Amino acid sequence: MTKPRVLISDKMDPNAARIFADMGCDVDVITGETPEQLIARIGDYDGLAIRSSTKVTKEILAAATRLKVIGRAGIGVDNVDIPAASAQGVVVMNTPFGNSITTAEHAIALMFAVARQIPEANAQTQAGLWPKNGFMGVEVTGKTLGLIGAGNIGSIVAARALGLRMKVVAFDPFLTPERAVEMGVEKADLDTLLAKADFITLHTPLTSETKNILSRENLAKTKKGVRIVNCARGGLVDEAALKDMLDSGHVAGAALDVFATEPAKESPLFGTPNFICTPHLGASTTEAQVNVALQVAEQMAEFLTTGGVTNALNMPSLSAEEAPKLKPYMALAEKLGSLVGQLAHDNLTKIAIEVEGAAAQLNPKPITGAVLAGLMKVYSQTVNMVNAPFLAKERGLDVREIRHDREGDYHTLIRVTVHTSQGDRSVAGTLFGNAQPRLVELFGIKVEAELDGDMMYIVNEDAPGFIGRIGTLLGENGINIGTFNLGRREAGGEAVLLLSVDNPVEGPVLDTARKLPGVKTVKALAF
Ligand SMILES: NC(=O)C1=CN([C@@H]2O[C@H](COP(=O)(O)OP(=O)(O)OC[C@H]3O[C@@H](n4cnc5c(N)ncnc54)[C@H](O)[C@@H]3O)[C@@H](O)[C@H]2O)C=CC1
Ligand SMILES: O=C(O)C(=O)COP(=O)(O)O
Repeated sequence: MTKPRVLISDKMDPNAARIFADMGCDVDVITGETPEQLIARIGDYDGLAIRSSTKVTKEILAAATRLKVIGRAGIGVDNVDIPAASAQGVVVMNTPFGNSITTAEHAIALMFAVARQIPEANAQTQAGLWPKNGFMGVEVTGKTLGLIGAGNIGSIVAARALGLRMKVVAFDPFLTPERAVEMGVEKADLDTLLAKADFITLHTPLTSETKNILSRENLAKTKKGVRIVNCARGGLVDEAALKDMLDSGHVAGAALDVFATEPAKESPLFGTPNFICTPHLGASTTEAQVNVALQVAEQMAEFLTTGGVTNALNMPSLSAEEAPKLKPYMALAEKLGSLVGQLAHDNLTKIAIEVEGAAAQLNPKPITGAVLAGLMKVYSQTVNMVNAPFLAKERGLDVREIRHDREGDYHTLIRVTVHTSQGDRSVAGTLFGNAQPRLVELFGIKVEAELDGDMMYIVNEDAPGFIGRIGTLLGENGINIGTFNLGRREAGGEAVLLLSVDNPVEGPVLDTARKLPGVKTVKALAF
C-alpha cells in the first residue's frame, strides 16, 4: 500500500513531522508559500496540516483532488472553507484543547499589561527616561471582569480571574445557570456585562452573531475607564470605534492579540496611547505548540491509516477501536445504498436506515454516511461519507436512523428503505463471518448475493426455461457468469435474478434480455 502523503504548510513544532513519519505517512514541511504555490502543490497530498496562516479557500480545495483531511493544529478554523471542504468530502479536524490554557494565560497577561502599562513603561525605561511619575496603574483585585464567551478558554480565564480575587460576570447564551454556578461566575446579558465590567475579555469564535459584538454602540454602553482584551478573533471589536474611545479616554486601555485583517502590518490603533498588541501570539508557548502538533499529527495519521476520526468538525467521531469493527458494516452499508441508488433512485424523498442485532450496538452515523454515499454515487463521482449527509440535506432527503436491539433471522442486519414514487422499496444485508457483506433481501424477496463488481439484475415471471435462455444469451455475447443468485416471492410468481458477470453487460445485450419472454426489468449494476 502506498503511504499517505501529508503537507505541513504552517510553522509547527517538529514533533508533528516526526509523528506523521512514525505513524506511516510521508510528510513534507513547506511553509510560507503563496496561494498560487499551494494550489500547484496540493494535488499531491492526502492530508494538509495547518495553523492560522494557511487560508484553505475554495480555489485551494478545488486543486486538492487527493485531499482527505485537513488538520488544524489549534482551535479556530475560520481560515478553512468548511462548507467547501465538506462538499468535497474532506474531513476537517482541530485540536480543541491543546492551546486553551496558553491562550487564557495570554489574556491574563494582556490584562495585567494594560492595567499597569507595562509595554510603554518598559520602552521608556529602556530609552533612558526613567519615567517613574509617568505611569499610574490600577489593581485588578476586587474589580469586575466581563467575560464574553465562557467556553474552554473563557472558563480558564474565569478561574484565573477568581484566583486574582476579581468578580466575574459572563455573557454566553449557551452558558447554563448550573454551569455558571459551578464556575463561580454571574451569568448576565450583554448590556448588564457592559455596564458592570472594569475589564472585558473576549473568548468567542467569530460568527455572524459575534462579529462586531463590541460595536461602537456597545462600546458606548461600557463603564468609563473600562479596559478591553481580545485574544479570540479579530472582528469581534470595532477597531475604528475602539481607537476613538481610547482617544476620548472612555476606554482606559485595550490589548489586541488578533485583528480584523491579519497580518496587521498597519492600523489606526498603532501608536495610540494605552493601546498594546501582540501578533496573534495567544497560542505561542512551547507547551501549547507541542500539544497541538502531537495531537493534530496523531489524529490525521490515524484517520489516513485506520479511518479513525477524532475532533472532526464536519463528521462524527470514530475511535481507532471502533473503526475496524465498523469497516465491514460501512462496506455493507455502502453496497446497500449503492444498490438502492442504482435500482430506485427516481423521486427519492425519504430514506430509512435500520440496524438490527449486532449492528445496533455500533455508532450509527458512519453507517448512515456510508449508505448515503453509496446511494448518491449515482449522482456524483466525488461523494463520500463526509459529504454525503450534506448533499442529502441539500437535496431535501428525509433521512431516518432506526435501531432494533433484537436479533431477527440474522445476528446482524442493515435494512435500507426508500420512499419512491412507486412506493417503499427495501433492501437488507448482513455480514457473513462478521466480515463478508451479503445481500439477503431485495424488494421483499429473499436472495443471497455478494454485491461485487459488474452485475446484472433481472425481474421476470418465474417460468421454466428462463435461466437457460439468459445463460445462452450471455454466453453468445462472450459474457462469463461468475455467480448466479435467484430468489422468488412464490413458485410461479415474480423472480429476481442477480448475476455477477466478468465484464460489463452493454446496452444491446440488455435490450435483447428485455425482449425475452416473461422479463419485466433488466439492469446492469456495478459495485
Ligand atoms: N489568539 C489565539 O492565538 C487563539 C485564539 N483562540 C480563539 O479563542 C476563541 C475561543 O476558543 P474556545 O474557548 O476554545 O472556544 P469554545 O468553543 O470552547 O468557546 C466559545 C464560547 O463562545 C460562546 N459563544 C458563541 N456565540 C456566542 C455569542 N453570540 N455570544 C457570546 N458567547 C458566544 C460559545 O457558547 C462558547 O461557550 C476561538 O475564537 C478561538 O479561535 C483560540 C486559541 C488561540
Ligand atoms: O488556535 C487558534 O484558534 C489560534 O488562533 C491559534 O493560532 P495559531 O496556531 O497560533 O496561528
